[in-house]
Amino acid sequence: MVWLPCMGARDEVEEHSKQIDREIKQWIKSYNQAIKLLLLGTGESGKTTIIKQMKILHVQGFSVSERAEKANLIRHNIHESIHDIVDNMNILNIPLQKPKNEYSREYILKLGPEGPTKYTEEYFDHVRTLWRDGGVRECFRRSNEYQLIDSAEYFLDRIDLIEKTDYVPSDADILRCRQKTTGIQKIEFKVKVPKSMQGGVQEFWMFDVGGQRGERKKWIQVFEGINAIWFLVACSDFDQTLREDATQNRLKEALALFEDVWQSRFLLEAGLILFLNKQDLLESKVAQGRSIAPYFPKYNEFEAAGDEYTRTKLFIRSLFVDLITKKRERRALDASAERFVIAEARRPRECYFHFTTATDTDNVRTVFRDVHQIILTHMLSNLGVY
Ligand SMILES: Nc1nc2c(ncn2[C@@H]2O[C@H](COP(=O)(O)OP(=O)(O)OP(=O)(O)O)[C@@H](O)[C@H]2O)c(=O)[nH]1
Ligand SMILES: [Mg+2]
Repeated sequence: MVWLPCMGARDEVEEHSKQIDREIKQWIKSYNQAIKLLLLGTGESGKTTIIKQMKILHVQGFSVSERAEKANLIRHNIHESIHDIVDNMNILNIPLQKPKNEYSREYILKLGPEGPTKYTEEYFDHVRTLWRDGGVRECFRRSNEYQLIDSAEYFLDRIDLIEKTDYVPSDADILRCRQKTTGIQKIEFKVKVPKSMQGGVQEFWMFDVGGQRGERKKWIQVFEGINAIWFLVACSDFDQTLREDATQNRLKEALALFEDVWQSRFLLEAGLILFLNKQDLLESKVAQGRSIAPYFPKYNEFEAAGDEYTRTKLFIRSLFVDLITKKRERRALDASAERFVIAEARRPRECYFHFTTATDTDNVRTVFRDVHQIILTHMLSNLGVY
């Protein structure tokens, strides 16, 4: 409150009300000015990982209590990983390399998917024994045939560190930690605008939603006023099926969902940026000799220069390009498949593509800079995103 000398009570009231008016105007201005971004994509495509990167890059990172909370989650990720691997050995008919490790396998399976209430030294000894077993590794190599979190190997390779009672997760560990999103979350942050683009500070609101089928009906709640959508695709998923439906290929689900978003009448005004994510995992999968061709036979006719990984990533991009260049079709609302109502676009739209690794902070920093530039250009030239 500003102190004003020689003022009567009435003047003071008037000045106070003007002050409130000014504050409201300022608030409305900043409300309107915030760029609203919405992260979309199927389950495990990397949306929450992008939110974590924004926290690292543009907010103050993770507090001591947040890190302690993540340490528990990471221990649970270790349990989920080893439990799901050894549980699937029977189904895939893979024996343990050392029969004496059966005791450890039973110890883990008895704990169920939830895991122990307390993570003891004895618990970690059993996990370590199993992770060294050749049969367990063989079952891990075939993890595209069942459901296993992407960070299983990363955490199981770090048991010695994670089992310590004073373990504090690093940013890299937190980025790898997996927790399914339910509901809608929002992060607010400010970013400096380059002098060449007006200068000053730009406020962002970024919304994160759950990507599994059951979560998608909630998405519509946040469609209003969105300036740009970041649609994430886990490219390494080409040989995996959905956690919520083992009959559906994950990449095919991502393509169908992208098409729905691209054609949604609620999102016609929003800019669309496609993040072809998990490039690190795609590269290592292809290097292990795994090909996309059995799942997408069109790959055999795809012509592009470069090594197998480059050709695979360009092929995946071409699948999405085909969807946006294909003629718009009017389709009926199919409630069971959680599809959106389709409508004609009022004007030509553009879609930008980026190859990303969401767990790599340097990569996300660069991509964010490019994307910010695109959004600002759109705002300045009034071409739609804003
Ligand atoms: N190696 C690697 N792992 C990634 C990448 N992006 C995400 N992950 C991991 O994949 C897992 C799933 O990522 P999330 O960010 O939780 O996925 P999401 O899209 O939020 O999933 P839902 O909340 O179920 O919709 C996490 O363990 C991440 O660490 C990537 O580019 N490379
Ligand atoms: Mg999430």
